[in-house]
Formats: sequence, C-alpha cells, structure tokens
Amino acid sequence: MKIREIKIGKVSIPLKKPFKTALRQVNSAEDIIIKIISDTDEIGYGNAPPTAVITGDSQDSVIAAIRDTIGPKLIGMEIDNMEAIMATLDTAMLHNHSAKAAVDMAVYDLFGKLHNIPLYKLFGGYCNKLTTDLTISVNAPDEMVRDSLEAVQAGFTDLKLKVGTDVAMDIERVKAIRQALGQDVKLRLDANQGWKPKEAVRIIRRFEDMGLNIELIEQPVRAHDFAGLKYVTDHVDTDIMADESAFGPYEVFQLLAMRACDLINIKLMKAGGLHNAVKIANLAETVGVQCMMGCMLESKVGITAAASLAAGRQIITRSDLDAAVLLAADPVAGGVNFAKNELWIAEAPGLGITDIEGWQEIK
Ligand SMILES: C[C@H](N)C(=O)N[C@H](CCC(=O)O)C(=O)O
Ligand SMILES: [Mg+2]
Repeated sequence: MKIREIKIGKVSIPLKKPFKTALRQVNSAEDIIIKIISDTDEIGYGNAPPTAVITGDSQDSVIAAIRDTIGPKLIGMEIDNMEAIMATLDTAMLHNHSAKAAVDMAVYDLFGKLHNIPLYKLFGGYCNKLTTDLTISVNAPDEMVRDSLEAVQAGFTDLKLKVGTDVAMDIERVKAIRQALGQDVKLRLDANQGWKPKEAVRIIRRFEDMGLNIELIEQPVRAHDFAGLKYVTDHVDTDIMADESAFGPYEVFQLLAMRACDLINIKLMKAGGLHNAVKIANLAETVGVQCMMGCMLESKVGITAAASLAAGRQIITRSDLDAAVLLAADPVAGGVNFAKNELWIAEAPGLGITDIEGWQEIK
C-alpha cells in the first residue's frame, strides 16, 4: 500500500459554551482534517487543530506545511515502511508539530487498515475503555460552581478546573467548587502558565492547608521556565504535571532528567503525532512517571488517535480527552464512542473513522 494523494480540508464546530483558559477564549473548534489516500483507495484520517498560543501553529501554517513541504516528500512511500515515513516527516521541516501530527495520525490509520488491527492493539492493547475528565472554563466562582455541578450531574467524576488568571480569585473558585461538590469528586487544576513560581508555591500551599484535596496541578508556570517548574514541584506536596513545558520527546527527556515535574501531559499536537508520543510514554515509563493523555479543542479524529494510544499503554493513567464532549456537534462518523465520562475504543482497523460530515477540501 502506497501513499497516492493527500487531501486537506477543514471543519468548524461550535462549542456548547465558550472555552476559556488563562491563555485564550474560543467559541468554536477550527480543525484541519486531512485524508491520505492510498493506491488501494483506502483513506487514512488525521487532524490538526491549530492552537497558536500553545504550539505556534495557525490554520494557514498547517495547510502550507502539509501541502507544500511535507506532502510532496511522502507521495509514493510504502505505508509498511513506517520507519522511513516517520524519518521523512521528522526531517521535512523544523517545528510545525500540528501539521506533522495530522500526517502521522493518518499514516497510522492506514497502517492499521493494512494490517487489519485497531490502533489501540498496535500500541499495546492494555484496555479498550478510558475515563475522561471534563474541563470547566475559568469564569467567576459562581458560574464555575454551576458548571461543575452540571458536569457531576451528567456523570463526570473527575473535573479539570481552569485557573491562572488571578491568584485571589483562583482560591475563591477552587474553595467554592470543593464546598459545593463535597470530597467525592476528583479535582485537578490547570493554570495554563498563569502563575509565577513563588506565587504558585504560595497558592498551592494554601490549597493544601485548606484541605481542598487537589489531585494534581497542571502547568503552573511559563512553558519555558523548567527551573521554575522544578521549584514549584520541589516546594509543594501536590503533584505537579507538565503540559506546555512537556512539548516533544526532547523536552520531556530534559524535564525528567531535572525531576522538574511529577507527571506528564502528552498531547499529539505538541509531540508531533503518535510516533513521538510513544517515545514520550517510553521515557516516562522508564523512570516511573505517570502520564495523562490530553487534547486540544479538536474533532473526534484526534481524540480517537489519542485515546488509542492511551488505551494501549499502562503508563498513561489519566485522560483529559473531553474535546468532543465540549463540542455542540460531532461531524466524525466512527472512531471512539462516548458514554457519559467513558470512552470506548472501536474494534475496527486503524482509527475506525468512516466519514467527516461537512468536510470542505482546501486546494
Ligand atoms: C480541551 C482540554 N481539556 C484542554 O483543556 N486542553 C488545554 C488546551 C486546549 C486549548 O487551548 O485548545 C490544556 O490542557 O491546556
Ligand atoms: Mg493544560
């Protein structure tokens, strides 16, 4: 099976409510979805939601990277020669991790189809069901309490609260939510780089002293401040997870060597796809650091790919794969199935995706 053609398209999917973090606010998921067509007429699907504030990618940069630079180098390559395809993808150009992730995912999809194997089995087949958290956007405390109660009512047992905009307000937010929910719901926080290292230590110690029972805190400080991240990790009891800092395998190697964090958030759009995400999982597993599989605001294409890896590997103990739940519509036929807070991986070959409604090709 050879790569014959790469088609690039996009979908715009409205969100149920605005998604707000310390880094950005959006009302829709703007996803680039690609189709890699084989000489046997099979289609491999991949996606890239450009998240400029995190990965530096825009819609235009993703399209240009795939259409003008990466795509032409891959035409004619054998899907069975994954090693050569991944080396070509890696060396085609620097950066552009979201574009590379879309292509990598579609190649894996075709590889799974060629060998008639679901991707979660290819990655280890550890389980076929995951529990995801649900993200609560950063808002005024009373609105976040309402959203959290609604999420629990809908069956979510783990909530990821966005914070990081204002230290005093963050304490109010978390205190009010914990009081409203009681102790049974798992609360993890994501500051999206919003605190300074000493400020982060102060606020996390306050959470600890107040008995707010926070499971973990994601990315308290600026992405490039590895020393600051380590300072926070070393000075609090709560587990600290690297997200924006844990970009690709090289950054994760550095973070682990420094012991700068307790946990790693793997995202395909940061890593540049499944091939590199596997390397991250291997690095973390080698030193016994658990991972979470995360996502951007994206369609079910990327969520299915991420869930396939998470289900395959035991070291990926947590999932933040809620993007499809946050969307008001699902244009993706096939792929992972959602039931309340659970994701079920399909037994179909590859990603198991069969169609994308409303997909518009970009020439
Ligand atoms: C959607 C997911 N739960 C999430 O919160 N991801 C963010 C970044 C997503 C974005 O801004 O599109 C994160 O973990 O920081
Ligand atoms: Mg995060």
